[in-house]
Amino acid sequence: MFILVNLKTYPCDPVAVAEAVRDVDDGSDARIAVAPQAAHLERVAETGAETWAQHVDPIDHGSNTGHSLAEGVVDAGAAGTLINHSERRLKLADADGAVRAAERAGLETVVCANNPAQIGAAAALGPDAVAVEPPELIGTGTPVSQADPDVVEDAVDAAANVDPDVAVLCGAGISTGDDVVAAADLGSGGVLLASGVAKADDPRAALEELVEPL
Ligand SMILES: O=C(CO)COP(=O)(O)O
Repeated sequence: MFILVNLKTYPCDPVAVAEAVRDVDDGSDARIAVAPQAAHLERVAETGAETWAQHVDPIDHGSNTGHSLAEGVVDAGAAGTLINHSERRLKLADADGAVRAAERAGLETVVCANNPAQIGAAAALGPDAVAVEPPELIGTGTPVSQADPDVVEDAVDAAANVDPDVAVLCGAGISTGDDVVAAADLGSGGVLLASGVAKADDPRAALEELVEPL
């Protein structure tokens, strides 16, 4: 299972979380990566943890003030990027452009979608993976795998209908090892989560608990 920990803009210590991600990844069969704020990418990548950007823009080198260039996040140490997170939504054409920019720079891509209907469109952009995250469950602590298992199964089917090689992650409310196992049982190849680790009193313990049943 791929566990991608999105730190959003939570006021956690990104380096401490990244060191925990690195160590727990080393000691488990799961693949764990961390997506800090853009300003923290370099310090996080220096820990040796697999580091992802939260977003890249559909741009190339040039006159693009305030944008995030795919090559720039690679220079900072990122190996992959989220695209079209529910908190950083893009028009379809811009999501497409962001996937192309990420590919150009050699970044792995996860395109996010709110529901299974959007997953088909996300998969059609040709990313490495898609992630279904119902916005109403994000940050609630109620796991999508429990609250709405059909969302995960339908997303897996929708992606497979477009491209069986596109992996499907799920997210929203995931915080325990049981949630990760439930996601896997529904056909998900990984989970995307944030508050369960970033807001935990002890992020390292939260990560250890997540991978414990795997
Ligand atoms: O948006 C998410 C991950 O990108 C999910 O957030 P929570 O894990 O806090 O529900």
